Amino acid sequence: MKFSDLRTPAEWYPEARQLKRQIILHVGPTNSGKTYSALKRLEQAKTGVYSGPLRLLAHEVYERLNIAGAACNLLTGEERRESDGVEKWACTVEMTPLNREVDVAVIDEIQMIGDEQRGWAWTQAVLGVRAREIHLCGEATVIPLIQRLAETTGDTVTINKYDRLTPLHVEKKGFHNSFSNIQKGDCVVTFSRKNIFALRKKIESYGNLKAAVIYGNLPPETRAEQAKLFNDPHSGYDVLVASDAIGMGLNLNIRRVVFESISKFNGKEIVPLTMSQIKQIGGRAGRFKTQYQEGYVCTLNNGDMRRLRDALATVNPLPLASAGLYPTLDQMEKFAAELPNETFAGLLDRFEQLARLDGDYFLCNLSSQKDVADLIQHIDLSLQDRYTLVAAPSNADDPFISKAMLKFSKAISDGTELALQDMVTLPSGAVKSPEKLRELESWHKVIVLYIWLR
Ligand SMILES: Nc1ncnc2c1ncn2[C@@H]1O[C@H](COP(=O)(O)OP(=O)(O)OP(=O)(O)O)[C@@H](O)[C@H]1O
Ligand SMILES: [Mg+2]
Repeated sequence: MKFSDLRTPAEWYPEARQLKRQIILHVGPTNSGKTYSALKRLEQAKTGVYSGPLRLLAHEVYERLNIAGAACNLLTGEERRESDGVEKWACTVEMTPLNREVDVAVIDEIQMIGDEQRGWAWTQAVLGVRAREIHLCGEATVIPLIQRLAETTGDTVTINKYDRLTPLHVEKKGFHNSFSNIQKGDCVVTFSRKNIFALRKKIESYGNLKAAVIYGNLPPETRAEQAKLFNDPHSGYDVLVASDAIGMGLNLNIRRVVFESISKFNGKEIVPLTMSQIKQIGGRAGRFKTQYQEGYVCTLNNGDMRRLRDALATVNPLPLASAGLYPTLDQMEKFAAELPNETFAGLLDRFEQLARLDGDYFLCNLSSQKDVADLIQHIDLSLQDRYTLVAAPSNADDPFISKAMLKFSKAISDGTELALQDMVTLPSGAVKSPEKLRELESWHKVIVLYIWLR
């Protein structure tokens, strides 16, 4: 089946291939000025795009450019703030505009191009953005891969290497399994969401330190609020309890990162953190130009200190081998024409079996898309609508979200209005139990899904 031949993704973006593009790689450890340097170019350019991994980062750049007088729009799956005549965009990577030519593009956290779930969005942005000058910021592990991709696109590659702007020290010993010597400026990192609130309670029981919390399921606005509280030296929130959601580019005034554990549940089993994850997260301590000009890292359990030391001492983790891919709508339509009786999930399955890739690419994990495809298979929808719904930010395992997804899909099938009010019943009064909090987080995701689909 020729359609699953994914060996030439560079050719999927013919307009970008018309341009002579220059790729500038800004690589180095966390907190080394990579994004800062790339943004300087974006500020000076007349037109441009910043693509980041998190809505929060897109927001941060949107605000930063507007404050610096470089008017900028905001484009995320959930939010569009565009003004006439403004030709700069801060967006989440999935939303990178490929339909317009710009002078400068900045694609941040480029090492995410190898992410099992989302890598395809970075690949799409790198291959498809129509900019003559493209700044990629992230880990040095991407250099060989980007050089190989540039050979297929005909682009030139320049490499700028950066060093950490502030020293990062590994403490002599761990916390001996207790929070008695927790201090102002500490960030305790845990990988189990239910631990977050238990840890906060434990830390606050040691006296007068109050803790802010940041984790992935928290709405970005609440995350930004908690980050502001923690960063404000006069707020009384002296400690932060966070998940690995802090591992990417956020500017937090952390003096010391304390790893509650250095392994995490990957959806199937408990696995040790990779060297790169430990460096990304540990590297959040001691931010240039904040009140902590030196960063410290340690672990709650002394037994983990050895692995922490080894990780931070690793100079060159393994180079990234390949970039993630996801079939385009056009490819799915050709596939469907060849297999008219196949379900959408079945098409994705066949795609995975038949996809022929060369060594520089891999097919991203399509399981969550397949779950949503199965959930809505019985609803009469066009392939294009199915493709959009399956790509929407949702997760079929959450009962609130799957109920909403079915309702929204039915409305799209009937051509009626997407209605939200009769679906979301927000819990009244203070949220006291973890179940109620989870319910509130799910309703937030239903609202995000509604905004994304509108
Ligand atoms: N030359 C500079 N002048 C002033 N501030 C700077 C400079 N370089 C970096 N900074 C500031 O230092 C902090 C870290 O810089 P930046 O965010 O660019 O690092 P990074 O390498 O992208 O880090 P990360 O890997 O965490 O994303 C930021 O607050 C940034 O504004
Ligand atoms: Mg950065």
